[in-house]
Amino acid sequence: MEEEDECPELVPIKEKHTGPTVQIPVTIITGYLGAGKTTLLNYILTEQHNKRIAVILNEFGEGSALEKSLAVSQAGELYEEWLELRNGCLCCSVKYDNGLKAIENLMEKKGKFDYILLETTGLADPGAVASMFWVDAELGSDVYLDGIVTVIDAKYGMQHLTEEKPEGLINEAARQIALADLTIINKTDLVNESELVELRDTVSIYIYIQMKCIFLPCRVDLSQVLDLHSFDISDGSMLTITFEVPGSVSEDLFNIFIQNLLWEKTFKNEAGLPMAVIRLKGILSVQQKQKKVMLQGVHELYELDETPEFWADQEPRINRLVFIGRNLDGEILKKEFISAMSNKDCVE
Ligand SMILES: Nc1nc2c(ncn2[C@@H]2O[C@H](COP(=O)(O)OP(=O)(O)OP(=O)(O)O)[C@@H](O)[C@H]2O)c(=O)[nH]1
Ligand SMILES: [Zn+2]
Repeated sequence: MEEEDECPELVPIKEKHTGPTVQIPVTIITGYLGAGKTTLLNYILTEQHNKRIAVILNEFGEGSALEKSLAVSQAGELYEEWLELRNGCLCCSVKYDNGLKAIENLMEKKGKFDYILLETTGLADPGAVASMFWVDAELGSDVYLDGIVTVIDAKYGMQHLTEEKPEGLINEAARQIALADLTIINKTDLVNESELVELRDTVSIYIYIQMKCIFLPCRVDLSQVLDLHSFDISDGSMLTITFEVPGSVSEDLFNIFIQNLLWEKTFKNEAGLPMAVIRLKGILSVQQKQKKVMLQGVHELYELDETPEFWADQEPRINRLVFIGRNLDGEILKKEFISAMSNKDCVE
């Protein structure tokens, strides 16, 4: 009930000193309209966390006290203005385009925080939000993506998930769950046990790794939500494989290959274990394109972007790919790649 929501107190912003350079984790909180994202945020802020947390809302919603109090005090105007909440936490709203910039500006002005929580709008594709963090990963950004937390409405979640979309449109709810490192089913007080079980079973179809469910309202153990290190690649079971294949690839066939690898988990190593990619990068030579194409990806998310760099006249066209993850086998993956690319239009 909105009326009962407590307004966070707004206090004047104090000047803080900038500390040494430590990378700040960012947790993306996503979920369908009204699922309970702000409720989770408020909960995290009021819990004893001993962290200086910055909250970022990518747009003002209709719903919660947090959003309303901001909307009122800001009159929906300047998006990069920051407000200090209780516990030394900060809050602001940014647009995706200047998200990372806004965070960096803020840290320059206000000193570092320990943690950033980013609430997306209900219809957002969290992949687009997440991608803003990996672009700068190589450039030594001040922030890193810790995890994507998806809040699901126990009462309407099923309806959102199974809703048929017109051709060519993605189901946002399904996408938000597919990309989640952690899913939280909320509003469990509004459904009975069997409805809950049914939703949990359905949700599990969309989760490829690290499926965990915890329930709200309840005491969420913050250690289950924050500092997930979902995108860390420093543990021992991680392998890095690279390969090069000469020729130019069809963009369509490449997309199919990558989706089979990342989403369908079609490719297995010699032990029969599905290859799990956490990070992928590469430079591709794409048919009909004069410029080099860059591949970037994290977990199930990936992007192909044309770079400004042309293939030089004498330069041999080649595809260079790097995959980091578990159960990877370079030889097998290279063979799969070549066979996928030669499906129709040959890699010469
Ligand atoms: N019954 C019930 N209501 C809840 C629960 N959690 C949140 N709500 C209510 O659901 C409504 C939406 O919650 P929010 O936290 O604002 O959801 P949101 O995902 O941030 O919403 P948007 O930002 O507008 O997409 C509010 O009226 C909450 O009070 C719950 O566990 N049970
Ligand atoms: Zn919200």
